[in-house]
Amino acid sequence: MHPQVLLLNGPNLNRLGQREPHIYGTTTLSDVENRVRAIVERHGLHLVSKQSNHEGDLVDILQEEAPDSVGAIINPGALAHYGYALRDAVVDAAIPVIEVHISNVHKREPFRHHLVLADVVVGQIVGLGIQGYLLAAEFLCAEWSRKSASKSF
Ligand SMILES: O=C1C[C@@](O)(C(=O)O)C[C@@H](O)[C@@H]1O
Repeated sequence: MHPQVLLLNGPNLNRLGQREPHIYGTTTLSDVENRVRAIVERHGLHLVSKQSNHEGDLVDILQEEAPDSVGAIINPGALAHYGYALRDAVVDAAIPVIEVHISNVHKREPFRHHLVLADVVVGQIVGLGIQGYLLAAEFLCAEWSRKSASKSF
């Protein structure tokens, strides 16, 4: 089995494409998954993609999948603003995590400005629409190639 990248989407992201399209666009979650999969497979990696509306499920998935993952792309949905159990799971996972938000949360309601994963992720991509997921995938794959090349010397 090829090494894997984990794509994790939190509450309400199963509704992408239908949900508030003026904010989140019309691309569905399965389109996003297919586009991210194409990127990671081009780099010889495998994609595991999961979505849940429940914080505990996201914690379970991280605990289960992190040991086999070279990195994770996480859009925590609203859990980004208060999900401390998810934050603890990200720390415990000890893999590079990129946090993605489709919308620019800093231009929206004040409760969206606070991001509890901010200091435990490698970086965040906000406000670039679904391209954020693709850029995060490119970054994780490039880092993985760089690290594997330096290990083979
Ligand atoms: O569910 C979401 C989606 C979101 O994470 C985004 O991708 O822009 C931003 C969150 O504030 C919101 O609760």
